[in-house]
Parts: sequence; C-alpha cells; structure tokens
Amino acid sequence: MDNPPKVSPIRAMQEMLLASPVFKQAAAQYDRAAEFLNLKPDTRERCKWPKRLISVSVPVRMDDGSLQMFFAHRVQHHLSRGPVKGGLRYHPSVDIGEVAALASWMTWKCALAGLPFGGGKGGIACNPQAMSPPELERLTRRFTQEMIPFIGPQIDVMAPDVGTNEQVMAWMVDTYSVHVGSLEPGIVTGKPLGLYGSKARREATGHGVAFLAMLAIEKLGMQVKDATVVLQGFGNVGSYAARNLSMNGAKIIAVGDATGAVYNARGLDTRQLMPYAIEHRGVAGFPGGEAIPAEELLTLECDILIPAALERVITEENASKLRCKVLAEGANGPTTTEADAILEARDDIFVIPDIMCNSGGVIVSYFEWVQALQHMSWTEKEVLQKLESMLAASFREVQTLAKQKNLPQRVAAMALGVQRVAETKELRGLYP
Ligand SMILES: NC(=O)C1=CN([C@@H]2O[C@H](COP(=O)(O)OP(=O)(O)OC[C@H]3O[C@@H](n4cnc5c(N)ncnc54)[C@H](OP(=O)(O)O)[C@@H]3O)[C@@H](O)[C@H]2O)C=CC1
Ligand SMILES: O=C(O)CCC(=O)C(=O)O
Repeated sequence: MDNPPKVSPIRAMQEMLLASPVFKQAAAQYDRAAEFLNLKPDTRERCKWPKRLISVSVPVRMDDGSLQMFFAHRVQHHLSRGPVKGGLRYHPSVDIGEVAALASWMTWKCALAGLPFGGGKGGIACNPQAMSPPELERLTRRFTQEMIPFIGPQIDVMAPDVGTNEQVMAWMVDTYSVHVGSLEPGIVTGKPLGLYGSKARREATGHGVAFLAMLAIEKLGMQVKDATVVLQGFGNVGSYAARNLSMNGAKIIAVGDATGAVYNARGLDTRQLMPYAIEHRGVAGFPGGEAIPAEELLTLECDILIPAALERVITEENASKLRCKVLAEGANGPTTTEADAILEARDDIFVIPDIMCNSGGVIVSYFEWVQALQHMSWTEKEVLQKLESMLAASFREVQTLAKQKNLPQRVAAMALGVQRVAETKELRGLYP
C-alpha cells in the first residue's frame, strides 16, 4: 500500500466522537467514575467506547413529490447486560457524537437502576415540527426498515425521546411486525395503550423527576407545598414533572420552551398550560403568566430548577448565577463539565444527576417490555408503586456512596452504574 493510514480506524472513530462536545462531556464523567473505581485498564477501555455505531441514510418522499435524504444514527453502547435500551430522537441538531453520548448515559442509567439492559440511543437529523404526519410516518417506517438487521425485542428496543412520541412508536411496531409476520409489541416501548403500551409510561419520566425532587426537598428540611419550581422544556418530561409537583402543592413559577418563557409569581396553572402548549405548539403567549426573556429562566430564584429540554444548558457562564436549591436534571446531559466544577465548588445546590433523575422513563419502559413479553397488563397503581420503590432505592444508594466517599452525587451515581457494567464484562470474560 502506498500510503498506509497513520491512524487506526478505531482511533479515528474515537477521535471523531471526542470532537463532539457532548460526547467529550459524557466521556469526562465516565473517566471520573472509572478513576474513582480504579478500574483495570482493559475493563476501563472496554466499557468506555460504544460497541456498535450504525448510520444510515433514509430516503423519504415528501408531500410535494420531492425526495429528501435524512441521516439517522443508532449507537448501541453495550449489550453485555441485556438488550440495548434507549430512545429515538428527531431533532435538527442530531449528530453521531450526541447520539453516542446519549447512548453511554443510557448504559449507566440502566445499570444504576438495576435493569437487565444495555444502553443505546438513536437520532434522525430532521425538524419534526416542519414535517406533515404522513412525512413523519414515511420517515419512521423507512428508518425502521433500515434498522431491521440491528433490532429485536432481545437485541435493541427503542422508545420515545425529544421529537418522537407514542404515534412514532406505533408506526415502528407496525413496520417491524409486518416484517416478522406477527404482532411484536416488545420491539419498542412508549407505545400507545391501545397497542399494548404500559399504564403510566407517558408520565413516567416526569413523575420520577418530581418524585426525586420531592425526596431532595424533604432531605433539605423543606416542604414541597412551600417549594417554587422553574422548568426549561415543557414536552413529555417537563409537563408531567410540572403537573406532578403542582398536584403535590409546589408552585410552578416559570416555564420555558423553544417558543419562549412565561412567569407567574403566584404560580402557573399546569392544568391550563398543558393543553395550551399542545394547541399552540409551545408555551409562548400563555395568558396565565407574563412573558420573560428565555435566557433569564435558568437563573431565576426558585427551590427546584428542572432543565427538561436539551444538553449543555447549564454552563460555565451561568452555573455561578443559579439561584435554586435543588437541580433536578430531567434532561440528559444538561450540565457541562465546566459547570459541574463550579457547582461542586459552590456546594449549595443539591444536584440530582440525570442518569438517576430521569430514569423513571426507562424503568417503566422495562415494565412495559416485561408486560409485552408476558402478555400481561399491570394496573397504574402497580406500575407507580414499583417505579417509586426503585427510584427511592437508587436515591438511597447514591446518597450513601456520596456520603461515605465524599463524592458529588453525579460521580456516585456514575460509579454505581459503571461498576455494574464493569463487573458484568469481567464476569463474562474476554473471548480468547
Ligand atoms: N421522553 C422520555 O421518556 C425521556 C426523556 N429524557 C430527556 O428529557 C429531555 C426532554 O425530552 P422530552 O420531554 O421527551 O422531549 P419533548 O420533545 O417532548 O420536549 C422537549 C422540550 O424541550 C423544548 N426545547 C427544545 N429546544 C429548546 C431550546 N432551545 N430551549 C428551550 N426549550 C427547548 C421543547 O420546546 P418546543 O416544544 O417549543 O420545541 C419541548 O418543550 C431530553 O433531554 C430527553 O433526552 C430523559 C429520559 C426519558
Ligand atoms: O424508555 C426508554 O427506553 C429510554 C428513555 C430514554 O431515552 C432516556 O432515558 O433517555
């Protein structure tokens, strides 16, 4: 060969991922946990990098007759502890580095919760709000077809994330079931109830965020009924977290999304805001509050701050200006590495790290998967009781380790998740 490559393909893949700020952030969190655990170098390397990166181009016939190509990724971070589990995102900013970061967080999240799953994430770079329902259906069905060699109820089970919903999951069930020749509801979770979804999956992530935020408030010696709450993001996670906290007596003083932000010192009425945001495709213009600049949202004085939109919104610039007592990370990866260092030094904010805070979604997805495989249906009460007891157990475990070893909560949560994956890999051994 005249010009042999200077960089091995694996190294090139690692460098490509590390060029993504969000992957770099996820990798820094992993490295810190691995350092604390003093993992063997081989184990450390094996756990860090994704097992499979799958990228496909997806051709879609648009309503005007033109053909548009979309780029989609599914990253299967690891499969050692069971089928890959994690959501599918439709958003213009999706890229392989972001998807790989989100996939690795799924790995630690599932292991922290004790679920028999590996971790993965998928994403399609598209703007779902600018697409018609038939265009979204064609995109989803073609993507599912492209994924058929890589998915299955025992291989990789997707779920909703930003920009996707129960309808998208229903199209995936249908496309996969037509391919295998029989109905296969275990292929995804987050399905509609009428297609063997689970009771309480829709509200599960927000319910879990609210439940853990309330545990944190009580731990700080405060009462939920006196607490004020600010949320960024009012989609699936944000809206149900707000509804739950509000039902428990907390006051939702401000909410923002991509359309703007609204504020009401006396409390926003979530029963009115939820249908308003669906009808108007956002919270902007809600008559029950006054408009405020979206950039003021995260630094408003409040007891509970819930980022529930995208990654990297708590940054070096605003971390020192936060005025909350509890930071409940509904979103994945909302806090940059630099912001984490500032929050650690401040030591006056109780951080509920993302891999624990938003794990209610994947926990109920696990219940949904189990119900589908067993052709069983649990009541809402059963689902919520099991969910809350698993979240409370994670909360206790993370608190205990953080206290014993004087660790920030994120490092403690990551260490618990990473340790379980490392142990599984070591038990299974290296194929000679
Ligand atoms: N759905 C789930 O079960 C789980 C989700 N998560 C995480 O929670 C977060 C939210 O997911 P989910 O609620 O499902 O997604 P949705 O698509 O339902 O909602 C996303 C929300 O974020 C808002 N948003 C988007 N961009 C911005 C921006 N630039 N500034 C402010 N707000 C913005 C959207 O506003 P608009 O509607 O105006 O675009 C919308 O309110 C993500 O990080 C996701 O990975 C974590 C665990 C499970
Ligand atoms: O419910 C699931 O399987 C995954 C949810 C998800 O994508 C997440 O927790 O980030």
